[in-house]
Amino acid sequence: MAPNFDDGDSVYNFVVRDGNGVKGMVDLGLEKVPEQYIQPHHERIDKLKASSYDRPPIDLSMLDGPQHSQVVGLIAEAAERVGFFQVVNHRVPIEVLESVKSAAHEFFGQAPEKKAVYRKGVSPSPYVKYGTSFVPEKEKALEWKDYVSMVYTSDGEALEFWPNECQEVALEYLKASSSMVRRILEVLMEKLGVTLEESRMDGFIGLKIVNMNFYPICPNPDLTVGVARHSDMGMLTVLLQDGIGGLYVKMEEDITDAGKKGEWVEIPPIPGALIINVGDTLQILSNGKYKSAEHRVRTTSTQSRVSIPIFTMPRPNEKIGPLPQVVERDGVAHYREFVFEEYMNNFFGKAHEGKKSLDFAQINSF
Ligand SMILES: O=C(O)CCC(=O)C(=O)O
Ligand SMILES: [Fe+2]
Repeated sequence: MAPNFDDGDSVYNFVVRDGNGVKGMVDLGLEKVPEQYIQPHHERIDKLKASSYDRPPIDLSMLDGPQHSQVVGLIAEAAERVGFFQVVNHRVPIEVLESVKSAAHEFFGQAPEKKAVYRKGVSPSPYVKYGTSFVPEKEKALEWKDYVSMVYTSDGEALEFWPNECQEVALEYLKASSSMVRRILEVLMEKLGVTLEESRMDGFIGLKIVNMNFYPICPNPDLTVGVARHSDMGMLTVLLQDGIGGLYVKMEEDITDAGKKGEWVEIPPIPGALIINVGDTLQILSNGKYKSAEHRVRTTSTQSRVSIPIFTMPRPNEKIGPLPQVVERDGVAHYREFVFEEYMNNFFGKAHEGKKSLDFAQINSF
């Protein structure tokens, strides 16, 4: 029996509590979005107003050739000024990218009860969580998104605990992407004038999480968001999006060939490319030189969209703060020291609100 969505509690209970997700609700044949999903005017995304980020993707194979230093320059400049860039020739096989998108469709295409077993608090697996929106219990307006989150500890545990529909390919995607993340971080550290011991680098990206995001068709894309404004909390995020589009990044400053400060610019889907974005932790370690990017996702009324981010971040017990060499050079630390777990708790304790997550660590305003 289709529930009656006339009162707020029934939407929440059906979608969030019982694990039917936004997809379960859409599959009932909605003509308009329930009230809980309607964003205040200033958070809505006007598709017609946004321009597209038209910088070509960075060719990572050129890091090994005579143009090494130009490519290093492009990566560092993008990390400093936008916090987002796309890469090609990243050594993650294109077949893996295609398979991981299909696996996401397969996972979310299952009956609600198959997915709902992985709900928070009931999941049989300590490393898998299925849910909807970001922190529904804290949000004024819910996000039009379902997700499954898989924490990587080891290959063995991934194969034991991750959902069968996607474990193998998600693991392959994670492993191939991890080498790329390390390479890009080495480049960014080099540009920062910092040499990190291998074990330190391991600590900074010791926690890896693969998410599969599913954005069902939405009857009112102008009133909703797929993901509200936020920055990611970790070091670097690798993001695979499909061909639908709808990912927007906010310009931190005026950039002639990209957009003006404060403008929302769409990151266009490029077949075979991966998106890299800077997270709060890298902004903090670099004492503000590299910028975590504020981004958000629009919904669409034509086709459901999937995206598959890999979040790389420090292990929870890792001590984080601006790197000493950088502070010495800058003469001042813009962020305080903390244990990463505290940052995570703060991040997941509030609804998305742009780059407010960084307030937790900030000591001086620029
Ligand atoms: O779906 C996307 O393109 C982005 C998703 C995202 O920002 C996130 O999961 O943190
Ligand atoms: Fe994100």
